[in-house]
Amino acid sequence: MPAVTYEHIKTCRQSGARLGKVHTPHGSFETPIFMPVGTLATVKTMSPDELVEMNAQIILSNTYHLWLRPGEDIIQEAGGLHKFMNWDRPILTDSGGFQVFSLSDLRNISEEGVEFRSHLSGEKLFLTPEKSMHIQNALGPDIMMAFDECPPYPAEHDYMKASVERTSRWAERCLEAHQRPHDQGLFGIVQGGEHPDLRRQSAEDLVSLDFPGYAIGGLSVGEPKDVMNRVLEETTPFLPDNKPRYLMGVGSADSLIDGAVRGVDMFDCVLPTRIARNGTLMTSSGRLVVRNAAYARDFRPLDEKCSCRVCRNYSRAYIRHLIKSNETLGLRLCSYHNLHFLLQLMENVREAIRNDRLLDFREEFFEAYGFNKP
Ligand SMILES: Nc1nc2c(CCc3ccccc3)c3nc[nH]c3cc2c(=O)[nH]1
Ligand SMILES: [Zn+2]
Repeated sequence: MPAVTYEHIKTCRQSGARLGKVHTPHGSFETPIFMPVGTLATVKTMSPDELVEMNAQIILSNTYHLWLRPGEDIIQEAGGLHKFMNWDRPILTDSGGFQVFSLSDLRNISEEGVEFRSHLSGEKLFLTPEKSMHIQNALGPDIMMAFDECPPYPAEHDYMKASVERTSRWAERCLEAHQRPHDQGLFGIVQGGEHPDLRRQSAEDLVSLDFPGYAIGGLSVGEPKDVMNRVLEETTPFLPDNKPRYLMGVGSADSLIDGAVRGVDMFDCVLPTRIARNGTLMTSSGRLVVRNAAYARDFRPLDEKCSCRVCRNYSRAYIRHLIKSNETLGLRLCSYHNLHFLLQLMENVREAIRNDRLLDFREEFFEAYGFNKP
């Protein structure tokens, strides 16, 4: 029995969206789903109890960061990431390649792997497909990602073709080096930038290796939203219907809906906790910057349509005061609400798929939130 399996429940008659379930050793989660990011083995300012309370069903963490600090050996001695951070639901970890490119300077990429300087100590390090697998096997997440190169956007066709072919060879090396296939599902990551022929080649290479799930990488790296949507339309047809599809690093509310419409099942992004840190909130009528003076005497909840614990108990005026005073509770309340907002959005997306009306829901949500329609 593979460690990770996908159960397709239905496809929305109004769009290409799928309703499904992913089964893992630490439990199942419904799809389409938003996965909170916990880079350093914590979803910033949230406790596991609060994540359970808002119905977070799976969280993400980062191989690159945990390798550098505290080190995968310490986490392995703790009994793995679940025990270390007291989270007993599914965990997914990224493979580290992307973080090397986004966090450290001095990096040399070769067939063997990537040489770079630690963004913490400055020491020279070397990350390879085998090393990434070793670290992820030690951390023990339910879903691991293959070691890939996410080229900068935009990238010339020639560079991208060579990069895709290397990423496919790295994916094969990851499968070879994977020590725990019975309890950790390894996902391949499709690359290819905005070149349809390369997206198809990357997808076909990876599908021939028969991974339990596939991520669509190389997006949410600065490309316009219409480019992302076109790349999704040019990639998903080459992925199997009976495996989960994970769009990495996405995203904002409109991108989550547009990704689901195009058959994506799993999403992640750091946005909810990142913008919460400066008091920016996602609400059903658009973004709200609670530190604005306009809210000094506004005793309404952040979002009158939100059922979360923060909106049921605190006012804009109070949260503005906390943020202005740099009080930690301010960060916590804003993070809680933003995470709940995206988790609730995906519950509403799943409900719309159940009722075959995701495009209607998209229309209503975009109208209320103030997104442009096309
Ligand atoms: N391995 C990989 N990761 C990506 C991430 C990080 C997602 C992530 C996973 C787990 C924890 C944190 C972040 C991207 N974020 C935005 N765009 C992204 C593209 C890629 C990509 O092409 N490959
Ligand atoms: Zn709320």
